[in-house]
Amino acid sequence: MKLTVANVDFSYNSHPVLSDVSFSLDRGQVMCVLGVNGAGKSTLLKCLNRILTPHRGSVLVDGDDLLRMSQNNVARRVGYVPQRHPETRLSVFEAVLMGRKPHIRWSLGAEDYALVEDIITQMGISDLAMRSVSDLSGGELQKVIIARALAQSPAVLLLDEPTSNLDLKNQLEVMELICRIVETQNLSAVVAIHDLNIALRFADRFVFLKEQSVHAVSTREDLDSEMIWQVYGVRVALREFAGHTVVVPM
Ligand SMILES: Nc1ncnc2c1ncn2[C@@H]1O[C@H](COP(=O)(O)OP(=O)(O)OP(=O)(O)O)[C@@H](O)[C@H]1O
Repeated sequence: MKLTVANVDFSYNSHPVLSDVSFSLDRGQVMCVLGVNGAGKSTLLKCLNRILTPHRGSVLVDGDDLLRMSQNNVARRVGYVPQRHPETRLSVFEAVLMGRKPHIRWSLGAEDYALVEDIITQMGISDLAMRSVSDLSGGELQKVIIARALAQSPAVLLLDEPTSNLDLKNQLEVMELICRIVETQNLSAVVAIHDLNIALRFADRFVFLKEQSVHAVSTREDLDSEMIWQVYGVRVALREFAGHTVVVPM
């Protein structure tokens, strides 16, 4: 029961961005994708839900290859929270309900409404349900977009920089919510992120991208300062503080 990415290659025209990318992730785990600007983090997430189609390789969810499925079936398996959100005048409830689209044949059923209500409650956004999405703050909007992805009932959740533009309280709140949902719903989450301290605090595993390839895959325990130097070119110290490992640039 897991996400298995094997030998994925992707180029934009003749510009190669991903080469032979492989890693796997169990259900119930959060993986952060790390690397410098332009390393290919967003491109990788888009290859994992077929917004972009890899030129080679496979992306298996619980053994089924996403690259051979219809877009609708991909959307039943993979929820995606992009970096930028399109403008919409929908209410929060309607926007989250849109996440049910891949599962609907003719019309919405009572179970779709019940599931959406449940997700809105879990995400702590019930008070916003009737508000227009266009009037929300960045933190509120991020929770709504995550709720919409969860309404797809996915096995895998992809999040592209979910904490950028959020204040410290919302960064922690959104990451805690993601981890709680991954655990309670037994999903896998792949999170592209720049903030190493947030990554270290919340992720179980890390993929470091460098020069189109996977430079290293590590757990929290075996991540070391040398890896960070090799990927970011910055000397750091890893220190234990208040029960967390923190990265301190030197
Ligand atoms: N639509 C596109 N067409 C052509 N090249 C692209 C396109 N999107 C991204 N690229 C290029 O692909 C490379 C990887 O970009 P990508 O956005 O995946 O990196 P990233 O690691 O997510 O970057 P950042 O951390 O800055 O968000 C970059 O060189 C970028 O310029």
